[in-house]
Amino acid sequence: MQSLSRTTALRGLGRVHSTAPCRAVLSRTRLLSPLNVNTATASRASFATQSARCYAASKEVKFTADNYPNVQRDSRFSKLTREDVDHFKSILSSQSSIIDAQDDASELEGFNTDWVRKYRGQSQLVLKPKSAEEVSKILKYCNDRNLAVVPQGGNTGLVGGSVPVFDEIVLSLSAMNSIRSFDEVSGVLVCDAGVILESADSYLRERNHIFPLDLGAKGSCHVGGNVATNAGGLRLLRYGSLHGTVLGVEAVLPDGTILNDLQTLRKNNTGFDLKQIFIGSEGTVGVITGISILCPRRSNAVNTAYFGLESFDHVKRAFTKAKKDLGEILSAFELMDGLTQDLFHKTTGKPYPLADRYPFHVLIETSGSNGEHDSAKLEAFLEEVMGEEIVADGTVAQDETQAQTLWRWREGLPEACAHWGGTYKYDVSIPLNEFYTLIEDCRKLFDEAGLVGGTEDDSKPVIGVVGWGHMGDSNLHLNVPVRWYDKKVENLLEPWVYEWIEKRKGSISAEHGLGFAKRDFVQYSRDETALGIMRRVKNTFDPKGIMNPYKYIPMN
Ligand SMILES: O=C(O)CC[C@@H](O)C(=O)O
Ligand SMILES: [Zn+2]
Repeated sequence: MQSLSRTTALRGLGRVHSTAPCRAVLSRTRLLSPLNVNTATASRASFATQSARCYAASKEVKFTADNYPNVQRDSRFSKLTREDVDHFKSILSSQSSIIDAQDDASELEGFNTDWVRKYRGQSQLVLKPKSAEEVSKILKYCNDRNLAVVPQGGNTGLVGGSVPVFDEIVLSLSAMNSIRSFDEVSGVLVCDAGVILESADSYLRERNHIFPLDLGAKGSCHVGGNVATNAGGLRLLRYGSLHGTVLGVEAVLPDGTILNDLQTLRKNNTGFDLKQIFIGSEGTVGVITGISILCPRRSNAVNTAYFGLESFDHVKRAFTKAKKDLGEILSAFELMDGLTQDLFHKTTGKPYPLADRYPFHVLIETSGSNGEHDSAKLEAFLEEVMGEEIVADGTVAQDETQAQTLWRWREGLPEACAHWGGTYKYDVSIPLNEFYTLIEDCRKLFDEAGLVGGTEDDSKPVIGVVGWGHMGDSNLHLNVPVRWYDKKVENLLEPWVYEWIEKRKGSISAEHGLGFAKRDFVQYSRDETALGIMRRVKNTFDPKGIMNPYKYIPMN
């Protein structure tokens, strides 16, 4: 990163021109065969299951059933027997498709533990079916036997939604990882649910398209999990949500019915749009086994810039101007406060991208098809925001490597926060005029309570109160990194955060979903009528309640 152009690079018009933005930030290309794409090792595992295992091994975190104080195991569910395990063995085509606690309990650790190390279940069995038919046989059996199931993708979720609460069987989609088809004319990709997001994106990039979703966990998360949780990510501002880009799903219902709704049409006005029930359903109504998705053409001119700003007011002015001046080529506008950058700096040892550290930093990306046009637009924008002193300092990536380095200062934040032990996470939507006030108010709360020790004082649980997010989508990530999970901290945050959000008519979950963490708070964003309808939908698909129980919405 030493080679990055530094602070003075954008000061004064001449220098802005002399640091014309890079032509293109191209793909992290890798040659992948069209089938079993995950066999090409995903390059990054930002918050991979593997990292969760590492963290769990290196830090002592006290997981017990106390992590789920408000729930009891549902007595309607049967306990797993050896006959059940034998039956699953007879259903599945390969012996490697079963991880049985009787054989090796330690193998189950990564499937039972969530990425933030806050939730841990006690599943005794992981099943890895290879086809929708195998999923169907498993679910039909579980439904008949009243065995509860938690579907799991890459296990990168942040709300405890993809790990068991008690002894639910883990149904992992990791062995379903083939690309089924790609049509270069329409840009429609059809693939298995267990394809890793980065693998899908690399496959598409070789064909001049991209996956319309990008997020820090791309090296581990599965596209099926992305759809099941309606993941948002870094470029929703440009490509829209999965509710718009997903064209169809293949899903298996709890009674074993296979819904083949893998449409590749953009327009199909023939009744209820069934795929929408599964998008964002978090495994509560069935298991998504395949998706079809509309993938945009890859932009051949991508620019990445990183700014320092003195106040949130300056950030708002920069955002308004970026939308106005950059218009349709603006593909990301990401906010990181000063403390986030300090934590990233401290945990990685990397030098700050700018000579000074500012109270706020913003990462802007443009993606377009005409390099000269985009560079000219970005230069004009830079001249104005520097000239009007909206931006205090900044740098523009000159090549793909520099762009990736700048993105690390943004994408590496979940890991930087988890570094000391754990982190309390709140993923919220807030109208932009009060966007950052949540962080300021939360800091006051913690300062008054005397619980903050910073990175040095290890007698106190809290490292600090930090904020970052997809400002372009009004989506803020409030994080309270801690040395240990502590009830005093949690009681200060909840329901305070949710009440704060409700008063501003925001949403208590912008993109991470409800999972276990928010199921008891959903009423702060949805009223009783809406919740009643959701319960009816759930009961229609899953009358025995075996799919991902204890999560999402309270059922009574
Ligand atoms: O860790 C978080 O709080 C947010 C994770 C992810 O949604 C991000 O945008 O970095
Ligand atoms: Zn996010």
